[in-house]
Amino acid sequence: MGNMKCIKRSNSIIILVPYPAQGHVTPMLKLASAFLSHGFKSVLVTPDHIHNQIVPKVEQNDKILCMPIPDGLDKDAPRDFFAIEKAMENTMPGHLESLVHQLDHHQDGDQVVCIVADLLASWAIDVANRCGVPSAGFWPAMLATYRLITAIPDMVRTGLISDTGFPKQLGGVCLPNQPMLSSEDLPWLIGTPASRKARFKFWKRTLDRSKTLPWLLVNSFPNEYCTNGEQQLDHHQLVKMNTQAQQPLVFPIGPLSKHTTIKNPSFWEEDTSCLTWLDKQNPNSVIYISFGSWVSPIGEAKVRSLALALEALGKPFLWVLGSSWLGGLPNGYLERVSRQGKVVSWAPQLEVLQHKAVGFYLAHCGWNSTMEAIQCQKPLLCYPVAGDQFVNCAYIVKVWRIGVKLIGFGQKDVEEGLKKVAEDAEMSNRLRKLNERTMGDEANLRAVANLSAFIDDQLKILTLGFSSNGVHDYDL
Ligand SMILES: O=c1ccn([C@@H]2O[C@H](COP(=O)(O)OP(=O)(O)O[C@H]3O[C@H](CO)[C@@H](O)[C@H](O)[C@H]3O)[C@@H](O)[C@H]2O)c(=O)[nH]1
Repeated sequence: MGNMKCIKRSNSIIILVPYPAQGHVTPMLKLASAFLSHGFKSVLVTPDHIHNQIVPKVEQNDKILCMPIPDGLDKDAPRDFFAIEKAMENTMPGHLESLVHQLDHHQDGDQVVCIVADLLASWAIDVANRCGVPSAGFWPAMLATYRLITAIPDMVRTGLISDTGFPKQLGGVCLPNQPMLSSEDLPWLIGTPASRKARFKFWKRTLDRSKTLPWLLVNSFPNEYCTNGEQQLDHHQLVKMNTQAQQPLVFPIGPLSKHTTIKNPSFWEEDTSCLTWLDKQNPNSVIYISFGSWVSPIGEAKVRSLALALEALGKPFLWVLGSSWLGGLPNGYLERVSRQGKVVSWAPQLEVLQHKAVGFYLAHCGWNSTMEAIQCQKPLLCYPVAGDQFVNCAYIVKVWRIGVKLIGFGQKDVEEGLKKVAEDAEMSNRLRKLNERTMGDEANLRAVANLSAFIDDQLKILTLGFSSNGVHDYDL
């Protein structure tokens, strides 16, 4: 806005707009904290109901400014994907625009220099364009999933999917440097045909808007499609790949989950009694089960089946089950398993995964949970449910080989999964190596360098104007 030249970092405001869900707000907050440590002012914008939940946890120990905007939905109305989409397209843009004007030049010399928009909240890119503020995209998951979304036009052109996103051929989807996916695993194929069509439209709109972005910050690490050490593209090949690609320039700055300077801003109260319960269990004995925060209930029959399988196995388990899933438990179940297992509505997940008693993690393969499993070096039993989780699962099982996929929740299925993990003596080694490769000292330095490269490029654009799109030899 106005003349962007010669702005001091301490006067430069970066506005961050996450998609309003836990798995998006948490990494965005960590990114806000990283900008703060580079000398910028960070402002995190979320709808009122999320703002009220996270603000007491954030502002106590951080200088990140959290600002609420209304989403226009009734306080108790269900906030499903489509209700949120409507709010994001119709209500939130006007409020963000006012906020940008309010913050810009509010204090002496302050200027909004960038809006970082979660690509699932791509409406914020339009707001940035209207306000004349540069915008950067934020991709909260694997780069591989973003590449899958950007391959949509090619998939339509080659007849793999229809122009409304439905698979036209049975079998697999194979993209360069990606594991094979089933055509049913595409991220928009969720729910009824009408819902699939609407989600596909959502992704096409996201893609259209992201085409104008100069930069994309990705909450992942370089060389995703690599086992440990094999098939590593060297640095120069990667730089070439990135600079040959059209906009946006990709900066892998993750995984942000490892930034522990800022506590997870849980939307719900964490039940810490599970930690004392874990203290009483044998090392590596407990199965931890959680399906994240943003997955629709998998259905009562599946919950019941898993409940009975766990009971029959007789192994200790800790299960995060929200109220809308509890209905699937058989009558009297909680009393029956009270010595064997513990069920909580929300856990302090990172502390749970760090606990020595936890030996296995049965997960939906949400990206943050996947990274936390790698951070704590716990093997995964994968049960992907929706969206990017199938892509993540393919990497966990086929590329990194740090987990196995469960085909169902029968006793045999779970037993088989546990057996495969136990019999794979090398799995813990692979976990350790992947942990080092993605979160070790070298990886941390590279992530910091990549964020600095983005900042340098962004500042260059601020001082030279929008037309610049320089090529840099930064470390991917
Ligand atoms: O009892 C719990 C359960 C979860 N978590 C935390 O909640 C986050 C969950 O994130 P994630 O694993 O990414 O799952 P979702 O919240 O379901 O995330 C949505 O967003 C992710 C990022 O785009 C996608 O990868 C997922 O598929 C999508 O469901 C993690 O940080 C967990 O530590 C807790 O703190 N306590």
